[in-house]
Amino acid sequence: MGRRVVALAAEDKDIQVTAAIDHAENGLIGQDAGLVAGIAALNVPLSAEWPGYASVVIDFSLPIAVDGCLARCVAAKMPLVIATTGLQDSQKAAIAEAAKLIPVVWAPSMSTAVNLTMKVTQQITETLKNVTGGVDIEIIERHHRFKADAPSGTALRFGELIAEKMDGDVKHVHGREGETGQRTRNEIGYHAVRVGDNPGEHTIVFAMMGERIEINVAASNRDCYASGAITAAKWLQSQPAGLYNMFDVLGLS
Ligand SMILES: NC(=O)C1=CN([C@@H]2O[C@H](COP(=O)(O)OP(=O)(O)OC[C@H]3O[C@@H](n4cnc5c(N)ncnc54)[C@H](OP(=O)(O)O)[C@@H]3O)[C@@H](O)[C@H]2O)C=CC1
Ligand SMILES: O=C(O)C1=N[C@H](C(=O)O)C[C@H](O)C1
Repeated sequence: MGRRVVALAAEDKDIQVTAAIDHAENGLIGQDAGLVAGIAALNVPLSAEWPGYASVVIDFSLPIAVDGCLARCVAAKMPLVIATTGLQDSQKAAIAEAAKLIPVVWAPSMSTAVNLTMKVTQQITETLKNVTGGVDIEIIERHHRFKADAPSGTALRFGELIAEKMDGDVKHVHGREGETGQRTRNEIGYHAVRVGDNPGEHTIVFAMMGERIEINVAASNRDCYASGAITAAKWLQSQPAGLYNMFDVLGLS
Protein backbone atom coordinates (compact mmCIF):
# COMPACT_ATOMS: atom_id res chain seq x y z
CA MET A 1 0.00 0.00 0.00
CA GLY A 2 2.88 2.36 0.76
CA ARG A 3 4.00 2.15 -2.87
CA ARG A 4 0.54 3.04 -4.20
CA VAL A 5 0.11 5.91 -1.73
CA VAL A 6 3.46 7.37 -2.82
CA ALA A 7 2.64 6.90 -6.53
CA LEU A 8 -0.83 8.48 -6.34
CA ALA A 9 0.26 11.28 -4.01
CA ALA A 10 3.11 12.16 -6.38
CA GLU A 11 0.56 12.59 -9.22
CA ASP A 12 -1.47 15.05 -7.13
CA LYS A 13 -0.49 18.67 -7.75
CA ASP A 14 -1.64 19.67 -4.24
CA ILE A 15 0.60 17.19 -2.46
CA GLN A 16 4.30 17.09 -1.83
CA VAL A 17 5.64 13.77 -0.62
CA THR A 18 8.23 14.77 1.98
CA ALA A 19 8.94 11.45 3.68
CA ALA A 20 8.46 7.70 3.26
CA ILE A 21 8.96 5.66 6.41
CA ASP A 22 9.65 1.96 6.90
CA HIS A 23 11.52 0.09 9.61
CA ALA A 24 15.32 0.01 9.74
CA GLU A 25 15.60 -3.66 8.70
CA ASN A 26 13.70 -3.14 5.46
CA GLY A 27 16.12 -3.89 2.61
CA LEU A 28 14.94 -0.88 0.58
CA ILE A 29 15.94 1.74 3.17
CA GLY A 30 17.94 4.53 1.51
CA GLN A 31 16.46 3.94 -1.95
CA ASP A 32 14.39 6.67 -3.56
CA ALA A 33 10.71 6.29 -2.57
CA GLY A 34 9.55 7.20 -6.08
CA LEU A 35 11.73 4.51 -7.67
CA VAL A 36 10.58 1.98 -5.06
CA ALA A 37 6.99 2.90 -5.98
CA GLY A 38 7.72 2.37 -9.68
CA ILE A 39 7.55 6.04 -10.69
CA ALA A 40 10.16 8.74 -11.31
CA ALA A 41 12.59 9.61 -8.53
CA LEU A 42 11.17 11.99 -5.90
CA ASN A 43 14.43 12.75 -4.15
CA VAL A 44 12.84 11.35 -0.99
CA PRO A 45 14.75 8.37 0.40
CA LEU A 46 12.83 5.56 2.06
CA SER A 47 13.91 6.07 5.66
CA ALA A 48 13.55 4.69 9.16
CA GLU A 49 13.95 8.24 10.51
CA TRP A 50 10.89 10.40 10.97
CA PRO A 51 10.88 13.98 9.67
CA GLY A 52 10.58 16.77 12.25
CA TYR A 53 7.17 17.67 10.88
CA ALA A 54 4.77 16.80 8.05
CA SER A 55 1.40 18.45 7.55
CA VAL A 56 -0.24 15.01 7.52
CA VAL A 57 0.85 11.37 7.92
CA ILE A 58 -0.71 8.27 6.31
CA ASP A 59 -0.12 4.92 8.03
CA PHE A 60 -0.45 1.61 6.19
CA SER A 61 1.84 -0.66 8.19
CA LEU A 62 1.56 -3.42 10.77
CA PRO A 63 -0.06 -3.32 14.22
CA ILE A 64 3.41 -3.46 15.79
CA ALA A 65 4.30 -0.18 14.06
CA VAL A 66 1.16 1.75 14.94
CA ASP A 67 2.04 2.67 18.55
CA GLY A 68 5.29 4.35 17.49
CA CYS A 69 3.58 6.15 14.64
CA LEU A 70 0.89 7.44 16.98
CA ALA A 71 3.51 8.66 19.48
CA ARG A 72 5.44 10.51 16.74
CA CYS A 73 2.34 12.19 15.44
CA VAL A 74 1.20 13.30 18.89
CA ALA A 75 4.69 14.60 19.77
CA ALA A 76 4.95 16.66 16.57
CA LYS A 77 1.21 17.52 16.41
CA MET A 78 0.82 15.89 12.99
CA PRO A 79 -2.66 14.88 11.76
CA LEU A 80 -2.74 11.13 11.15
CA VAL A 81 -4.69 8.81 8.85
CA ILE A 82 -4.58 5.22 10.18
CA ALA A 83 -5.45 2.48 7.70
CA THR A 84 -3.69 -0.43 9.41
CA THR A 85 -5.96 -3.27 10.57
CA GLY A 86 -5.62 -6.07 13.12
CA LEU A 87 -5.15 -3.67 16.05
CA GLN A 88 -5.53 -4.74 19.69
CA ASP A 89 -8.20 -3.14 21.90
CA SER A 90 -5.45 -1.33 23.84
CA GLN A 91 -4.24 0.21 20.57
CA LYS A 92 -7.75 1.34 19.71
CA ALA A 93 -7.95 2.99 23.12
CA ALA A 94 -4.58 4.70 22.49
CA ILE A 95 -5.90 6.03 19.18
CA ALA A 96 -8.93 7.51 20.96
CA GLU A 97 -6.60 9.16 23.52
CA ALA A 98 -4.32 10.55 20.81
CA ALA A 99 -7.34 11.96 19.00
CA LYS A 100 -7.93 14.27 21.94
CA LEU A 101 -4.68 15.99 20.94
CA ILE A 102 -4.45 15.63 17.15
CA PRO A 103 -6.92 15.02 14.30
CA VAL A 104 -7.07 11.30 13.41
CA VAL A 105 -8.95 9.46 10.68
CA TRP A 106 -9.09 5.77 11.49
CA ALA A 107 -10.91 3.38 9.19
CA PRO A 108 -10.41 -0.27 8.20
CA SER A 109 -11.37 0.56 4.63
CA MET A 110 -10.58 3.77 2.80
CA SER A 111 -12.68 2.66 -0.16
CA THR A 112 -15.68 4.81 -1.10
CA ALA A 113 -17.59 1.79 -2.39
CA VAL A 114 -17.05 -0.14 0.85
CA ASN A 115 -18.14 2.75 3.04
CA LEU A 116 -21.29 3.32 0.98
CA THR A 117 -22.02 -0.41 1.16
CA MET A 118 -21.71 -0.25 4.95
CA LYS A 119 -24.52 2.30 5.00
CA VAL A 120 -26.65 0.15 2.70
CA THR A 121 -26.20 -2.94 4.87
CA GLN A 122 -27.29 -0.98 7.94
CA GLN A 123 -30.44 0.07 6.10
CA ILE A 124 -31.17 -3.53 5.02
CA THR A 125 -30.63 -4.77 8.58
CA GLU A 126 -33.08 -2.24 9.99
CA THR A 127 -35.70 -3.32 7.48
CA LEU A 128 -35.20 -7.07 7.83
CA LYS A 129 -34.32 -7.57 11.49
CA ASN A 130 -37.88 -8.44 12.51
CA VAL A 131 -38.95 -10.12 9.27
CA THR A 132 -41.24 -13.14 9.69
CA GLY A 133 -39.10 -16.28 9.91
CA GLY A 134 -35.96 -14.28 10.69
CA VAL A 135 -32.90 -13.24 8.72
CA ASP A 136 -29.45 -14.82 8.90
CA ILE A 137 -26.57 -12.41 8.31
CA GLU A 138 -23.16 -13.72 7.29
CA ILE A 139 -20.07 -11.87 6.09
CA ILE A 140 -17.67 -13.51 3.65
CA GLU A 141 -14.43 -11.73 2.87
CA ARG A 142 -11.77 -12.62 0.31
CA HIS A 143 -8.25 -11.25 0.28
CA HIS A 144 -4.83 -12.00 -1.17
CA ARG A 145 -2.67 -14.74 0.30
CA PHE A 146 -0.27 -12.22 1.90
CA LYS A 147 -2.83 -10.72 4.27
CA ALA A 148 -1.67 -11.04 7.88
CA ASP A 149 -4.94 -10.57 9.80
CA ALA A 150 -8.30 -12.32 9.69
CA PRO A 151 -11.09 -11.58 9.43
CA SER A 152 -10.43 -8.31 7.67
CA GLY A 153 -10.85 -5.08 9.60
CA THR A 154 -13.56 -4.22 7.09
CA ALA A 155 -15.52 -7.43 7.79
CA LEU A 156 -15.36 -6.71 11.52
CA ARG A 157 -16.57 -3.15 10.92
CA PHE A 158 -19.44 -4.41 8.74
CA GLY A 159 -20.38 -6.69 11.64
CA GLU A 160 -20.22 -3.89 14.23
CA LEU A 161 -22.35 -1.57 12.12
CA ILE A 162 -24.91 -4.29 11.37
CA ALA A 163 -25.02 -5.31 15.06
CA GLU A 164 -25.83 -1.69 15.98
CA LYS A 165 -29.06 -2.06 14.00
CA MET A 166 -30.06 -5.49 15.40
CA ASP A 167 -32.09 -5.92 18.58
CA GLY A 168 -30.55 -7.50 21.68
CA ASP A 169 -27.13 -9.06 22.18
CA VAL A 170 -25.38 -10.15 19.01
CA LYS A 171 -23.01 -13.12 18.92
CA HIS A 172 -20.10 -12.80 16.48
CA VAL A 173 -19.22 -16.29 15.18
CA HIS A 174 -15.92 -16.82 13.36
CA GLY A 175 -16.15 -19.82 11.02
CA ARG A 176 -17.91 -23.07 11.93
CA GLU A 177 -16.64 -26.59 12.39
CA GLY A 178 -17.87 -29.83 13.96
CA GLU A 179 -21.07 -30.28 15.99
CA THR A 180 -22.06 -26.65 15.98
CA GLY A 181 -25.78 -27.17 16.52
CA GLN A 182 -28.32 -25.11 14.66
CA ARG A 183 -27.61 -21.52 13.86
CA THR A 184 -29.01 -19.15 16.47
CA ARG A 185 -31.00 -16.07 15.52
CA ASN A 186 -28.86 -13.25 16.79
CA GLU A 187 -25.51 -14.25 15.37
CA ILE A 188 -23.37 -12.76 12.64
CA GLY A 189 -21.04 -15.25 10.92
CA TYR A 190 -17.62 -14.31 9.52
CA HIS A 191 -15.69 -16.29 6.92
CA ALA A 192 -12.20 -15.31 5.76
CA VAL A 193 -11.02 -16.62 2.38
CA ARG A 194 -7.35 -16.14 1.36
CA VAL A 195 -6.79 -16.53 -2.36
CA GLY A 196 -4.14 -15.38 -4.84
CA ASP A 197 -3.89 -11.64 -5.40
CA ASN A 198 -7.47 -10.66 -4.50
CA PRO A 199 -7.27 -6.94 -3.52
CA GLY A 200 -10.29 -7.19 -1.22
CA GLU A 201 -13.87 -8.34 -1.57
CA HIS A 202 -16.74 -8.49 0.92
CA THR A 203 -20.07 -10.27 0.51
CA ILE A 204 -22.81 -9.65 3.05
CA VAL A 205 -25.53 -12.30 2.95
CA PHE A 206 -29.03 -11.59 4.29
CA ALA A 207 -30.81 -14.94 4.06
CA MET A 208 -34.47 -15.48 4.92
CA MET A 209 -36.67 -18.52 4.43
CA GLY A 210 -37.38 -18.54 0.69
CA GLU A 211 -35.18 -15.67 -0.52
CA ARG A 212 -31.93 -13.87 0.10
CA ILE A 213 -29.96 -10.75 -0.67
CA GLU A 214 -26.21 -10.83 -1.26
CA ILE A 215 -24.37 -7.54 -1.40
CA ASN A 216 -20.91 -7.80 -2.92
CA VAL A 217 -18.34 -5.02 -2.93
CA ALA A 218 -15.00 -5.77 -4.55
CA ALA A 219 -11.85 -3.85 -5.36
CA SER A 220 -10.35 -4.28 -8.85
CA ASN A 221 -6.99 -3.12 -7.54
CA ARG A 222 -5.63 -1.44 -4.40
CA ASP A 223 -5.79 2.14 -5.64
CA CYS A 224 -9.25 2.67 -4.12
CA TYR A 225 -7.64 2.38 -0.68
CA ALA A 226 -4.64 4.57 -1.51
CA SER A 227 -6.74 7.33 -3.08
CA GLY A 228 -9.25 7.12 -0.23
CA ALA A 229 -6.43 7.61 2.26
CA ILE A 230 -5.16 10.61 0.29
CA THR A 231 -8.67 12.12 0.25
CA ALA A 232 -8.84 11.56 4.01
CA ALA A 233 -5.43 13.17 4.51
CA LYS A 234 -6.44 16.30 2.59
CA TRP A 235 -9.72 16.55 4.50
CA LEU A 236 -8.05 15.99 7.85
CA GLN A 237 -5.68 18.93 7.54
CA SER A 238 -8.51 21.40 8.16
CA GLN A 239 -10.12 19.49 11.05
CA PRO A 240 -9.66 20.11 14.77
CA ALA A 241 -8.34 17.34 17.05
CA GLY A 242 -10.80 14.46 17.13
CA LEU A 243 -11.42 10.90 16.01
CA TYR A 244 -12.93 10.65 12.54
CA ASN A 245 -13.72 7.84 10.12
CA MET A 246 -14.40 7.57 6.41
CA PHE A 247 -18.11 8.30 6.92
CA ASP A 248 -17.00 11.74 8.14
CA VAL A 249 -14.59 12.20 5.24
CA LEU A 250 -17.17 11.15 2.64
CA GLY A 251 -20.07 13.05 4.21
CA LEU A 252 -21.94 9.82 5.07
CA SER A 253 -22.21 10.38 8.85
N1 LIG B 1 -7.82 0.79 5.56
C1 LIG B 1 -7.66 0.36 4.30
O1 LIG B 1 -8.34 0.81 3.36
C2 LIG B 1 -6.64 -0.68 4.01
C3 LIG B 1 -5.91 -1.20 5.03
N2 LIG B 1 -4.91 -2.08 4.76
C4 LIG B 1 -4.14 -2.49 5.90
O2 LIG B 1 -2.89 -1.81 5.84
C5 LIG B 1 -1.89 -2.61 6.42
C6 LIG B 1 -0.73 -2.73 5.44
O3 LIG B 1 -1.15 -3.49 4.34
P1 LIG B 1 -0.10 -3.90 3.19
O4 LIG B 1 0.52 -2.68 2.62
O5 LIG B 1 -0.81 -4.85 2.31
O6 LIG B 1 0.96 -4.70 4.06
P2 LIG B 1 2.51 -4.95 3.78
O7 LIG B 1 2.93 -6.01 4.74
O8 LIG B 1 2.75 -5.10 2.35
O9 LIG B 1 3.14 -3.56 4.20
C7 LIG B 1 3.38 -3.19 5.53
C8 LIG B 1 4.64 -2.35 5.52
O10 LIG B 1 4.89 -1.86 6.83
C9 LIG B 1 6.28 -2.05 7.04
N3 LIG B 1 6.62 -2.03 8.45
C10 LIG B 1 6.74 -3.09 9.30
N4 LIG B 1 7.09 -2.64 10.52
C11 LIG B 1 7.21 -1.31 10.43
C12 LIG B 1 7.60 -0.30 11.36
N5 LIG B 1 7.91 -0.60 12.64
N6 LIG B 1 7.60 0.99 10.95
C13 LIG B 1 7.30 1.29 9.68
N7 LIG B 1 6.94 0.37 8.75
C14 LIG B 1 6.90 -0.91 9.13
C15 LIG B 1 6.59 -3.35 6.35
O11 LIG B 1 7.96 -3.50 6.13
P3 LIG B 1 8.56 -5.00 5.88
O12 LIG B 1 7.91 -5.51 4.65
O13 LIG B 1 10.01 -4.78 5.73
O14 LIG B 1 8.17 -5.78 7.11
C16 LIG B 1 5.85 -3.15 5.05
O15 LIG B 1 6.58 -2.38 4.14
C17 LIG B 1 -2.56 -3.93 6.81
O16 LIG B 1 -2.94 -3.86 8.16
C18 LIG B 1 -3.80 -3.96 5.92
O17 LIG B 1 -4.84 -4.72 6.45
C19 LIG B 1 -4.60 -2.48 3.51
C20 LIG B 1 -5.32 -2.02 2.46
C21 LIG B 1 -6.42 -1.11 2.63
O1 LIG C 1 -4.96 -6.23 3.72
C1 LIG C 1 -5.66 -5.80 2.77
O2 LIG C 1 -5.37 -5.99 1.58
C2 LIG C 1 -6.86 -5.03 3.10
N1 LIG C 1 -7.11 -4.81 4.35
C3 LIG C 1 -8.17 -4.03 4.87
C4 LIG C 1 -9.01 -4.84 5.83
O3 LIG C 1 -8.46 -5.65 6.59
O4 LIG C 1 -10.23 -4.64 5.88
C5 LIG C 1 -8.95 -3.31 3.81
C6 LIG C 1 -9.01 -3.96 2.47
O5 LIG C 1 -10.03 -4.90 2.47
C7 LIG C 1 -7.70 -4.52 2.01
